[in-house]
Amino acid sequence: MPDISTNTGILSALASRQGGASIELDRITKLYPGQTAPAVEDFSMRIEPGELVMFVGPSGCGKTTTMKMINRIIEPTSGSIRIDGNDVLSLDANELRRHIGYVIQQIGLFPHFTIAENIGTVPRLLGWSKQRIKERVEELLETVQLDPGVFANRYPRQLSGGQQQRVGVARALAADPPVMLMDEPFGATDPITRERLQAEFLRLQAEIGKTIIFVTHDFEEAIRMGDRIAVLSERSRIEQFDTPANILKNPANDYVSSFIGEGAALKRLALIPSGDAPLGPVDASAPASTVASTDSLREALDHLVFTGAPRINVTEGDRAVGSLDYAAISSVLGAEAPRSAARTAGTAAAEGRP
Ligand SMILES: Nc1ncnc2c1ncn2[C@@H]1O[C@H](COP(=O)(O)OP(=O)(O)OP(=O)(O)O)[C@@H](O)[C@H]1O
Repeated sequence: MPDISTNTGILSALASRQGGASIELDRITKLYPGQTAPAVEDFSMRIEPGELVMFVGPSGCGKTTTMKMINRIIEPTSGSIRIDGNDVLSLDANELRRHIGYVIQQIGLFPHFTIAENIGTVPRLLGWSKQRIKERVEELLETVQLDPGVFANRYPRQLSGGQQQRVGVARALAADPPVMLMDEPFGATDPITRERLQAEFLRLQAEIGKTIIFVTHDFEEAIRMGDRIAVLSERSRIEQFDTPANILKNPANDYVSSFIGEGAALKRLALIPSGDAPLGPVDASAPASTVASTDSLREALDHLVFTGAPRINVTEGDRAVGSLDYAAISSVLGAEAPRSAARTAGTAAAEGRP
């Protein structure tokens, strides 16, 4: 029988936690009843406070099962899970879930609740006053860029898919949980809405610094969003757990390479700001179009290919601070891709383009 007074202490400590909490999964295994092989086997991982970790892997490899064991929607068969060092398996499961944000693809908004009531669900369960809930709902709607005056009293069916997804995120953040679990949260939206939601969420995460596990099928999404990516195979076996840049640069094995697919070098360029490359002097004859030092080298390369020019100037604010050519981009990557980029430049020159 769990000790309720201890639980309350741990949970209120979690509730008052600013930013994120550490998560430690230690040799967790899940064998579903009636199955001969476990869905997740001997899974161990430590996630630092404020990290956004992506789980990527094929359908059925155990991503969702692994994640749902953290908020105990699924109980592990063996192993231990600690949040900020506290063993979650000793806590009351319902209480625990109120302190872990959860966003899923099919959103799960309550259709007969208004948007405000949906977002206020957990604060109500936690016994917050009406006024505090109202203020929090308005703050969160603004955070996810929905005007409270327009949306608070609408019902879910009166919102677009992307707007509903934003409400899903707002609802998960309502009680300011230190940990968020996100299961393909943007999976059901069209590519443009999805990119917008990803960018908005990254901006938000830069402010709130939650510890997040984010499940996706989409390696591109994993690269764009993750501080670290866990590439998983059958039974949630960790094939590689590292930063996007390191995985792209040094895939651990063929399995990981197959996930990366074609164009690893281009994907790496998308992660590196132009200002990180060795800049040459500002070039007065370069095309008028420029890249900001915070724009990625992928964007700089696109400019070079598009304009056919050998160099592009890099700006900080209104001021040009240097220039980039193919060789500078190559030097950041190492040998392989830049040669083909240089070939593209050579082809452009041979065709008489500027
Ligand atoms: N309740 C259950 N009972 C028995 N087996 C289950 C149950 N839930 C999931 N499984 C099995 O466990 C394995 C892992 O499933 P899980 O949903 O964790 O995978 P996933 O990687 O999240 O897949 P997807 O990307 O398709 O959602 C699968 O083989 C699945 O069929």
